[in-house]
Amino acid sequence: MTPTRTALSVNLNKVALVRNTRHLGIPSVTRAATLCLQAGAHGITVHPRPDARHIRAEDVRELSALLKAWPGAEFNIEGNPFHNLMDFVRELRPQQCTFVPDTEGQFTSDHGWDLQKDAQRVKPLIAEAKALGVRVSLFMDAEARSIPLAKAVGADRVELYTEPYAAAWGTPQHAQQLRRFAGAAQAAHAAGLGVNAGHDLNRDNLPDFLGAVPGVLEVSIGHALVADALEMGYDATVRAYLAAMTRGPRMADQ
Ligand SMILES: CC(=O)[C@@H](O)[C@H](O)COP(=O)(O)O
Ligand SMILES: NCC(=O)COP(=O)(O)O
Repeated sequence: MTPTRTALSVNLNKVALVRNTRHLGIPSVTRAATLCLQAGAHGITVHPRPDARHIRAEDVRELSALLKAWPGAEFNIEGNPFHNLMDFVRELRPQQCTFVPDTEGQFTSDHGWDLQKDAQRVKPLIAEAKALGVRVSLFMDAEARSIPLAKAVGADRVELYTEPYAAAWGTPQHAQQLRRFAGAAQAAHAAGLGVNAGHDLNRDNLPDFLGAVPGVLEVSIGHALVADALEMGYDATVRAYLAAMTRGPRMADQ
């Protein structure tokens, strides 16, 4: 298989989280986006939760304007389409939206869609987003047999929920998790779906993941990347992640 060039979309939720603890507007989410894009990031992701604990509606609008003026950059808005996501999709028409089945007030995303249950509910919303010219990705657990359902409901891509891999990285379960994610990606490709991945990815666990899981088109990374940026700055951090994404696997053969 020809190696895939994986895009890095930086999730800026945690920049907004710090900003929201004062009324001073710092750190600036749009400034962070600018610095990440200048360093070579391919896009920006946000997950505006209904409780606005971090990204607020105004952030989404400002980032949309910034990204529309940035040649080639991709804006990915994540959220639950039965809560607030579709309002942003209709108003701003980002390049991509990612449907995530979170409850309101959820601590963080921790599972993918159960399409046996939700297929009929998500189908018209996927069709609506696609009619607006917005690519639709569905946040999914890495279960190979569930993945083809994402194609059946009309999605363009799946985003594999990588926390179980991240938690297993460097443990005896590492290789088994890599096989599981590789199988899910293969099932997606066989169904005609593109593959994204995200949640708890970091500089250490990325090379093995991208070395073992075929054809990942995009990773969205926020928490660990912003934590690294507190120490190294955005420019060095984004460059380090881009380098990690092209480094060969270190543990995939174990
Ligand atoms: C879908 C996903 O994995 C991310 O959106 C993640 O949930 C980030 O959200 P928080 O930054 O609110 O944890
Ligand atoms: N879709 C995953 C994402 O945007 C970032 O997740 P995390 O790196 O903050 O865990």
